[in-house]
Order: sequence, then structure tokens, then C-alpha cells
Amino acid sequence: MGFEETWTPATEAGRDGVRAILAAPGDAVIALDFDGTLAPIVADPSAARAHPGVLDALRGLASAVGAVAVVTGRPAGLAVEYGGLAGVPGVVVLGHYGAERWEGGELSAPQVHPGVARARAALPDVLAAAGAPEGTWVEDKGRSLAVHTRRTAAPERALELLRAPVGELAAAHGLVVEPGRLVLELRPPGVDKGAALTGFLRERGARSVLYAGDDLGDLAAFAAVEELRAQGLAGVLVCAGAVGDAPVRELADRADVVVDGPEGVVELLSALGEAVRAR
Ligand SMILES: O=P(O)(O)OC[C@H]1O[C@H](O[C@H]2O[C@H](CO)[C@@H](O)[C@H](O)[C@H]2O)[C@H](O)[C@@H](O)[C@@H]1O
Repeated sequence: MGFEETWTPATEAGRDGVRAILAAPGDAVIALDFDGTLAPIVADPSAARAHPGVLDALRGLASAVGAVAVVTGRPAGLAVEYGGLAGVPGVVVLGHYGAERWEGGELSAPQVHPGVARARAALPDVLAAAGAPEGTWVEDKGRSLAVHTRRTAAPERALELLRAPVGELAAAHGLVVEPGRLVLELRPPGVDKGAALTGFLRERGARSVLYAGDDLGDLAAFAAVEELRAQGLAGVLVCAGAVGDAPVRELADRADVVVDGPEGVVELLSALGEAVRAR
């Protein structure tokens, strides 16, 4: 059975997207989120690594499609390191929701927003005053601060408890809150995965795109693909995981294809690479 029969998207738009990628792979961009899509979700963010098979799948695609990009909330350099992405020829990593760009070993990044240092100084007191439970943990990403609740006894409840105070702190320092899978991230405004993806597709003159993600931050990329589809670009939206934290369900409702986490993403990308190389 061919790729189109095995991986038939649930929607006509998705089926058009697959046909366009297979017909003209050189005009296609394959864009992927990192955590939860290429790397399984783990309790310690510093322990996240690309799922086995990711690198082979990405290498197989890199030589066959227009471009492969990783679009992540992580610092670009960290995604390169944790994903082993330097081993994928030509890959572009858009980090910090598109504020950073890594390509060919070179990192370009804007100045750090001044509100981040002020929020960093105030955050411990804000968390204490809110009664943040044991296990609440702050990941300092330099350009942003991520408050994680995955390691608390009641992660969803902790997230709700902290949502308002973290939001107020972000607003007081000119930042926005990016909610995700058991995380509230304080980060600068003005960029998101949708703008990052749209800019990259335009830069590459793409005529089709496959985007895969698993988290609320990926909704902006989904929305961008939906808008570009209305303008004639062909696109396939993939949700990495049918079950799990609430953000995954929200994405699954909008996806053309739902696969079983990073393992399913590897199967899909490997099959797509084989299909385009066979043509
Ligand atoms: O855009 P992404 O590549 O999906 O990055 C989004 C956030 O991912 C990380 O947090 C998530 O993954 C962790 C490791 O599996 C998990 O422990 C956490 O609960 C998840 O929210 C990362 O730590 C964040 O900085 C990213 O913004």
C-alpha cells in the first residue's frame, strides 16, 4: 500500500496537502515542533531527547523535500543539542517561538527583552505568595521563564492556581504568558509559531507544508497553515498524540492526521520520506 492509502488524512484539505507534497516535494516544507512531537514528554525538561528514529527520518526527508524546519519554544541551540539536529543537513531551527534562528551552526537572536530580568527577580516572591505547591519549578531559558507544574502532586490544579498571578507578573513587565503542557511561560510578545512558520514558508517559496505539533503554542502554527490554505498553499496538519494533557486534545480536533506521539511522528515522516524518494 502507498503512503496516501496508509496515511489518509481525515479532511479534504489534508488529502490535498499530501498530494501536493508527493507531487512536488522540492516545493514542500516539513515543519515540526520539538517537545512532545520529536521528543517524548518527560518530567525533567533537561532530559528531553529526540525519539529514536527521528534523525534518520529527518535526514531522509532533508534530501528529498524543499526544507525541514523545527519550530520550538525551546532556545534554538538547546533544541539542536537535545535533538542532535546538527546531523540533519540544511535543517533550520526557529527557537523561542521564532525569536531565534539556528542554521548551519550559526545562531541569530535579538536582544533579551528587559522585562525578563525584572520578572526573574520578582517571580520567587510571586510564586510563594500564590502558594505554589512543592514541585513547582522554574526553567530559566534566558529570553523567557517557564513555570512548570508537572512535578507537583496535582499538576493541573497547580497550573490553575498560578495562572492569574503569573499573568499579572508578565503584564507588569511587558511580557505575555504562553501556556503549554503543565507550563506557564513568561515571554516577550511580538512573535509566535504562526508568524515564524509563515515567514519561513514565504522565504522558501513553499507551495506546500506539513506541520506537526502537540501543544497550545502550536495552535498559532495551525492557524497560520489554515490561513495559508485559504490563500492556495497546500497544507497538512498533524497532531502528535490523541490522548494526554488537554492541549493535545485541542490540537487533535483541528488536525488532519493524528498520530501516536513522537513514535507515530517518526513512522509518518519515515513513510513520507520513502514515498517522495520513490517518485
Ligand atoms: O515548542 P516545544 O518544542 O513543544 O516546547 C514547548 C515547551 O516544551 C518543554 O516543556 C514541555 O516538555 C517538557 C519535557 O518533556 C515537560 O516536562 C513539560 O511539562 C512540557 O511543558 C520546555 O521545557 C519548555 O521550555 C518549552 O517551552
